[in-house]
Amino acid sequence: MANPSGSVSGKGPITHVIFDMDGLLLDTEKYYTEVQEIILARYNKSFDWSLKAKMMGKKAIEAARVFVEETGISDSLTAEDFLVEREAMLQKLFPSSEIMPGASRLIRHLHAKGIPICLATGSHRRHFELKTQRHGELFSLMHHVVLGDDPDVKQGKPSPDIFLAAAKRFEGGSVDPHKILVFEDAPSGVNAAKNAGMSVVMVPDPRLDSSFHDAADQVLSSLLDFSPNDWGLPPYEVPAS
Ligand SMILES: O=P(O)(O)OC[C@H](O)CO
Ligand SMILES: [Mg+2]
Repeated sequence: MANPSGSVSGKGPITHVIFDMDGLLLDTEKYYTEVQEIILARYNKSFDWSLKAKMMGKKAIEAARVFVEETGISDSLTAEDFLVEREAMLQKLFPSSEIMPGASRLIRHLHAKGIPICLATGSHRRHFELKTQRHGELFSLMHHVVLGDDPDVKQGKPSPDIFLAAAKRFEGGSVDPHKILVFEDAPSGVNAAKNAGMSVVMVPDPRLDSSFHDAADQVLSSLLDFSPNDWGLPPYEVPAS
């Protein structure tokens, strides 16, 4: 369970790490929010964080169904048409994606220490390429990448599919889930990691209701606050600047 002090008892040792992408490594959730606000305004409705919490982390079509059903606009706009409509706007925004604070330092540290790391994102290939086009060198440090349109990902988060697929693709084959630490920002992602039997550090947006924190093993305000030795991982040699 989450511990407000940030310390983690009885966890680890961790040997492998899986990173979520949107809202965790990249500041891209704001783009989805912006576009969804624009679309809902047309129906005189507003987008709020209780709806955001239900959509974030999911595969595009799964999130789209939640969007049109929860807002009551499904008679006017199908999930498929919603995806078509938001696509042009997202394609303009994604190439500007920025790295979240602390993400580069943590990825580079774990890679330098020989800890196998990978990415597991609900994003499909086309969006992944747009979002990471300015960050290729950093993402190349991932041993592998599992995307939302991967054939092994039958169902999006909170299904464990994506994290189990990611665990299988490390060097030497399937890694014991108990030795894997997942970093996530979304309620669906935290639940997917727990459903896969893994430990999870949540770095939620401050606007997300704190009741969603309870499922995580550790909750941090920023990746800058992560202390690798809490999890039996090699410590940073110099404090964050
Ligand atoms: O948070 P991610 O990286 O799994 O991405 C999921 C969607 O693309 C955005 O919520
Ligand atoms: Mg995310």
